[in-house]
Amino acid sequence: MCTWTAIQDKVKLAYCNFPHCELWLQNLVGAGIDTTTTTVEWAMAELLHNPHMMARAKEEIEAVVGTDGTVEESHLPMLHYLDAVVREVLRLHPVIPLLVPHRPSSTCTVAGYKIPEGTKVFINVWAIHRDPQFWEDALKFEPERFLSGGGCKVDYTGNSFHYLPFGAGRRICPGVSLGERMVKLILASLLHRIDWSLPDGVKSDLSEKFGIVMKKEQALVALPTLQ
Ligand code: HEM
Repeated sequence: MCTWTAIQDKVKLAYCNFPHCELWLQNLVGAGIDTTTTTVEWAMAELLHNPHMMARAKEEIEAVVGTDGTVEESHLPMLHYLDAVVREVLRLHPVIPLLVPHRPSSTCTVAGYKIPEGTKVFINVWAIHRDPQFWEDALKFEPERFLSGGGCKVDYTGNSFHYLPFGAGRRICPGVSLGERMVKLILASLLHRIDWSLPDGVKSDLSEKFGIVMKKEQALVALPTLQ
């Protein structure tokens, strides 16, 4: 029989105690939920702010999924515009703007600066993603830059140092593929056969509230209408 005590015993055998595992699971769930939901909220806010992009994303989803079906994971590789929207949302609104603090395990030199071993280092991904040295019209929300022909060939592996929404290196987000898929699946399901609008008198607002996870200053309120 599988009881908590039996699980605890097995876990102890694996040189790890139960509180450790509980914290580890809490971290995993915590790190996975806020990041994913905040990215979806930013995506909806940007699409409501740019109705022609919302229309293009909806058109693509309807062409791939049809009018009757529901969005499935197997549809995602065919949703190229949606993919570009998500990449652009993660560029302009990276949910963990300073990544998590890192410490070099030995003294190193980066771009001429000596970083002593153990120094706490924050990487300002928010600023890197808006740096005009790397991005044309850096402050403009423009998913097209990530479509083929748009000129931006970046992925989520952390190898393009000007695009690091999931971090890089040994401590890169371990939930990259789950997170990416969840965001696209939720977004496509929200857009499929549902029209969205802002409540009467509410203006589109993209102000940010700085934090470990960077959210919208005002939570997004949007009204759904079934097609
Ligand atoms: C859109 C979704 C997500 C984004 C944008 C995101 C982004 C990030 C970033 C930027 C980091 C810090 C990496 C670094 O400092 O180099 C991180 C760490 C982490 N993420 Fe995610 N994440 C997402 C989804 C998820 C999901 C779904 C999970 C798990 C199910 C997850 C689990 C973690 C964990 C455990 C860490 C800490 C890794 C470590 O310190 O070694 N994330 N994430």
